[in-house]
Amino acid sequence: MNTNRKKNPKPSPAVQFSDAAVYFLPYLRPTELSAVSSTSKTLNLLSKSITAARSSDASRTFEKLPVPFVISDHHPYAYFIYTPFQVLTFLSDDPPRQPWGSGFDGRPGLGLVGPPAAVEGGGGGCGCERCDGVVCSCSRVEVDGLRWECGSGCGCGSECGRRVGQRGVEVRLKIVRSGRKGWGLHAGEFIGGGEFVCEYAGELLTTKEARRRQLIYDKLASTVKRTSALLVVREHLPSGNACLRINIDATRIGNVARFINHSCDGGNLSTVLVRSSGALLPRVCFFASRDILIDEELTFSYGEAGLNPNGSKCFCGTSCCSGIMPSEPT
Ligand SMILES: C[S@@+](CC[C@H](N)C(=O)[O-])C[C@H]1O[C@@H](n2cnc3c(N)ncnc32)[C@H](O)[C@@H]1O
Repeated sequence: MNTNRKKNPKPSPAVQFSDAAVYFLPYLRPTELSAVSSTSKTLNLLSKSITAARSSDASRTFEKLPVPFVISDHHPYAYFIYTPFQVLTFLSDDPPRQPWGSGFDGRPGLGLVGPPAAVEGGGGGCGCERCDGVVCSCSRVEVDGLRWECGSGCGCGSECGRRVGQRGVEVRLKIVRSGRKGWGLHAGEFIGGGEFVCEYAGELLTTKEARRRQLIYDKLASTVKRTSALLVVREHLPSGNACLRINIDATRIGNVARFINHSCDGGNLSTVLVRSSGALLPRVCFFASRDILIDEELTFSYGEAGLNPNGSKCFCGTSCCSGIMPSEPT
């Protein structure tokens, strides 16, 4: 019997560090990742595989379908924290870290405001297959006062054909880089007119905070050409005397909608405010305003163009382009 069996040698500190790296590298920001990757061959390989994962799905698996970046020149992906829903604002200037490749497990985290909670007991007779002829506690969710969707009580479950606006992105999308507009959201497949495309998700801000950030973004745009994604939507209340201002900033924390560029002709998306009876604020949703062909860029109008003669240049390329991007007066 051989009693001289060799024990497994203890891994060297370098190997131990590389083993641990797989856990912390996915949390690093691009500049940190690139700094770490230059320290050893192993870390370089690991960083490359993380970069490849980041380029292959901007949604970090939060959406049902991956949303790839179509890589061009030196821009493999854009870094931001992904949220499929509106989030309550982070007052800190340093948003939390989020690993790439962490699928959404359905539990609201990061201060998420989930999809609209339907109010129990409302609705009835929604006409869905499994609700027909029975008392339905569907709790309708109103879409812009004209259309409506089924609520969480619908007998068909979340797959109900009348709940598309609550399920996240279900059409194939991709993010393509163009020389003058930066990244843009494109159709990865044919999208029929009227189909739900996505919600505009990001940080919900007070108007005071939105104004503070807008000043910073305007400065960054004119100095270092940094893009921002702060959307301001005004909803005229039924009284006609008041207006609700909704500020959603998707610059640091947002979803695929943060890549939708402006078009002076109104583009191919219409903005619809979806209000659920249980929610304080409506959600801003995009529907295809006409049939959209595969590869076509998805665009909408950011607002009235040309109001600010010092605004940034518009490169929408449409025949009615005013040459200047619409900008929100602060
Ligand atoms: C919501 S982001 C859209 C995504 C952005 N292109 C990016 O690379 O992240 C808005 C920014 O995109 C750029 N942009 C959008 N539409 C544009 C247009 N028609 N012409 C020029 N730049 C545009 C502007 O820098 C604007 O501040």
